Amino acid sequence: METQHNRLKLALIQMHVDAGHPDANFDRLAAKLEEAVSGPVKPDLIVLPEMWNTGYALERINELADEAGARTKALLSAFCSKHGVQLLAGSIAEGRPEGVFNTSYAFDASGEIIAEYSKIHLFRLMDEEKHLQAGDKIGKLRVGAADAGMMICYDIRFPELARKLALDGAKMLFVPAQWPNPRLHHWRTLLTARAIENQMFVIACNRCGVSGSSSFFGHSLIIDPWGEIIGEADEEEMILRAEIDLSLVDAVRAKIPVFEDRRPTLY
Ligand SMILES: O=C(O)CCC(=O)C(=O)O
Repeated sequence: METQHNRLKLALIQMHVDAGHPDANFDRLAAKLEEAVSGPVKPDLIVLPEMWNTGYALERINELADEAGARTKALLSAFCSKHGVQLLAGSIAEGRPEGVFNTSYAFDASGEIIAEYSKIHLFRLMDEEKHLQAGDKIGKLRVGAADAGMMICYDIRFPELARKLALDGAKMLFVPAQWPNPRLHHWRTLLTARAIENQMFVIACNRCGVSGSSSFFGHSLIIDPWGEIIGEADEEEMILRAEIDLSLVDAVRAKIPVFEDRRPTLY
């Protein structure tokens, strides 16, 4: 992925997801993607929410999942190369011979897939572990000259994972989510903590709307390495835009040298 001069213009697509209706979700996403690139400021990188193709229709996930991500890859690769835009494609229910995974892809501006990550912590409160397979690798990518990490939703409750990505060099953390009510306080607090403790940008795209008995509050967030919220969506469908300056990561790490002060031999 490419950026200029450490600056990156982001567009997060916070959208409703129709659980169990991939056709409707593909149509909705295609329209939102066009909207994201049609404004006065073209984004460098677009971010999508978690499981945007199927939602949490887990009882039927085997039949609904996108086999090998083929439909997703065709749509998003063509979109990225047509518009010269990078994409952190949220996540989808991805069918593989060994089962269905909750998988994120990153595309560069020519439409090539440059990274993949399948959610490693399955969320038992929503029965994910009964229907999905857990990934077994952490998610890393390059955005221009910077390293970045990928997480998905529940993963943010595991600070060890964010710390590992930061120690491996990540300056940004992408977090697609379907984080429901009533845990807005957890969402905002955990994301802010991951940003402050790791002195990195946290870019978190949640869905909104209602599916069955679950409602989703949106509140997609872009948080800087000092923990300041530089962009926050409301509860409705919207495209959250912000420009970030990655040199802030080095400035914050120099000001409070947490990584140099760690005592890993003691803990
Ligand atoms: O951890 C939470 O409270 C929400 C997690 C979640 O909804 C998910 O991982 O899909």
